Amino acid sequence: MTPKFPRRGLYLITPDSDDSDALVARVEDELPFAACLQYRNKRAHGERRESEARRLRALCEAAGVFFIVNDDVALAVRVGADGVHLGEDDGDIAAARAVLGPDVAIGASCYDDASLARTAVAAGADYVAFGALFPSSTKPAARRASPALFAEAASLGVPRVAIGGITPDNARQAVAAGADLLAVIGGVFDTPDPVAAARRIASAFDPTSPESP
Ligand SMILES: Cc1ncc(COP(=O)(O)OP(=O)(O)O)c(N)n1
Ligand SMILES: Cc1ncsc1CCOP(=O)(O)O
Ligand SMILES: [Mg+2]
Repeated sequence: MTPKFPRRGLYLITPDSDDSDALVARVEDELPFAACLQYRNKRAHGERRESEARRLRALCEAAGVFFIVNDDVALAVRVGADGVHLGEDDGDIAAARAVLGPDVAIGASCYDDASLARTAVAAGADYVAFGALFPSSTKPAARRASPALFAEAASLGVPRVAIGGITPDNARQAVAAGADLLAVIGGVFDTPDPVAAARRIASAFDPTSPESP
C-alpha cells in the first residue's frame, strides 16, 4: 500500500552532487531523522539521475521514509516514487494527477503566495510549500515568504512545508509559525555534523525536547 504523505517532521532534500556514490552515502546517515526525502540533484541528468533516484528510493523504502522526486513526473513514475514535487516551471498539477492517479502524492511550490496554495490544493496537491522562509545559500535568489503564510494556509487542511535557509537554530521559529514539515538542504548538508543537524531539526517538532547547543 502506498504510504500517506507525512503530517510532520524533517523533509530532507538531497544536495547537488557529481558523485552518485557520495550522494547516496551522504543521505543515508541522516535518513533515520527524516519523515521524507526529496531527490533534487540539479547536476544529474539522464541515466545517472534515474539510477540515483532508484538507489534513494530503495533506501527510503527500507527506512520507511516517504520518497519524493523533484520536478519530473515521468521519473517519479519510472522509479515508483511515493510523490513528486512541482514548482511553477514544472508542469500542471491537474495534468500530473491524471498521470499519477490518486495514490502518488503531489507537492506544490507556493513561494510567497497563499492564493497559489488554494489553487494547488483545488487542483489536487497533497501538500503546499512556502519559501524561502530565511535567506538560502542554496538558492540565494529565491523570493522570501512571510511566516504569516503558514497560519493563512491552515484552513487548506494539507501539510504546510517551509523551505529556505532552515537550520537547527531557526527550525523552532518555523514550527512556531505553523510549518508542519521543514525542508532542508544546506542546514543539514553544509554543516560539519549533518547527522547532528538533522537530529536537532527533527527535534524541533518535539516540545519536550530541550534545545541542544
Ligand atoms: C519542498 C519543496 N519546496 C519548494 C521547492 C522548490 O521548487 P521549485 O520552485 O520548482 O524550484 P527547484 O527546487 O526545482 O529549483 C522544492 N524543490 N521542494
Ligand atoms: C529549492 C528552494 N526553493 C526555495 S529555497 C530553496 C533551497 C533550499 O535549500 P536550503 O535549505 O539550503 O536553503
Ligand atoms: Mg522545480
